[in-house]
Amino acid sequence: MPVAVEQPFSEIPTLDWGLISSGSPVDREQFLADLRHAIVNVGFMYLSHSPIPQELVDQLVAYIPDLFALPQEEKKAISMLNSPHFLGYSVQGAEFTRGARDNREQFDFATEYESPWKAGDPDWLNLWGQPQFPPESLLPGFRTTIQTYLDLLQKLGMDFIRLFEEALLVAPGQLTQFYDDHMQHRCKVVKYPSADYLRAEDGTQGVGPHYDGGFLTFLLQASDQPGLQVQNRAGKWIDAPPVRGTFVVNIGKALETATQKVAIATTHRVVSPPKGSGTRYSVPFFQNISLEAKVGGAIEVPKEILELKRARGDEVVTDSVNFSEYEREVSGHVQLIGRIKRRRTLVPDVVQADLPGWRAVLRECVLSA
Ligand SMILES: O=C(O)CCC(=O)C(=O)O
Ligand SMILES: [Fe+2]
Repeated sequence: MPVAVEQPFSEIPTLDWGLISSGSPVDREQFLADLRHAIVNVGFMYLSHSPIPQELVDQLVAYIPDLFALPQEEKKAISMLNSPHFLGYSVQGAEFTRGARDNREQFDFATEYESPWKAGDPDWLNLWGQPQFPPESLLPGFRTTIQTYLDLLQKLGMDFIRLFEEALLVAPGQLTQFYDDHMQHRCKVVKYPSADYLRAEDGTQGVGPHYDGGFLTFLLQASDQPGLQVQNRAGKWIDAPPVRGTFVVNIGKALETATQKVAIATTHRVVSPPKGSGTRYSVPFFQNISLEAKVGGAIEVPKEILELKRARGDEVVTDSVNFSEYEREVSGHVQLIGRIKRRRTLVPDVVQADLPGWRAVLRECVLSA
């Protein structure tokens, strides 16, 4: 099983989706070999020639400055504070990673979904629900554009997961079993202000070192400003600058757990743009798995693939908090805890607003803090 072992990695590999869309079996094998390397040794990859039309991406990117330029009262009207599903607008500095403030302003959007949650259900069942969008009159066409974008990424994500099954030699359906027929996937639209707009005490953390939680993240770097960095196994930060026409795809903790750590989730962070360098924008899309999925020990990984993991080794230097809850808890529970831990400032509001759900989880978080 040929896998280029370059440890620790010093650059992010690029996968060419053209090798899939060409329909040639030889190209497909090449793609799968590249994918296997990226999965086992890096956990991050650029994807070029994706099936997402560049015009749609450009259309979405063009909306972003106008989205953030909406009057503050319009942004507040769709605040995440109104949402038991953690969807909507968050002011600059509302989230924390490893106890330090993230310097970013953001909107959490998602595909349409009606929450089935009712009193007595587990809190995490309320994690998916109605997204909040700005009124059509203020940003005509934005909602349709982002929903079209989310739908296409949802499809690309599923195609990708099927290719993961092929690359890891597991039977078809072994990874797709973790999806419901009707899912909610989400994205953020993020603004990282440059240091010109930050106070000295804010620091330069755009978002602190972390793992992503779910299966796959598809990140669109929506401006020319660099800042994304990926941590290799030796603890060194490797730059992942924007490359037009590509997505950055990375593996989340749930997929790492489901594959017995053959696929690795890799720590990453964003450093705020330095003074004078302009605002950085990005749109990460987070591919969810079923809230009820339990991924720990659920699939059989063939010996020859486990051998690749053994050759790679398990030693890793990381600045992230390692969350191991996926081994035993359902995905919804793990995600809910992650959400609440990031949202310190939300907690008093939540208690005040008495939003449905999450009381038990809040208590658990406060007790474990
Ligand atoms: O904005 C970026 O480039 C990365 C954001 C990220 O890692 C996240 O939101 O999980
Ligand atoms: Fe991330």
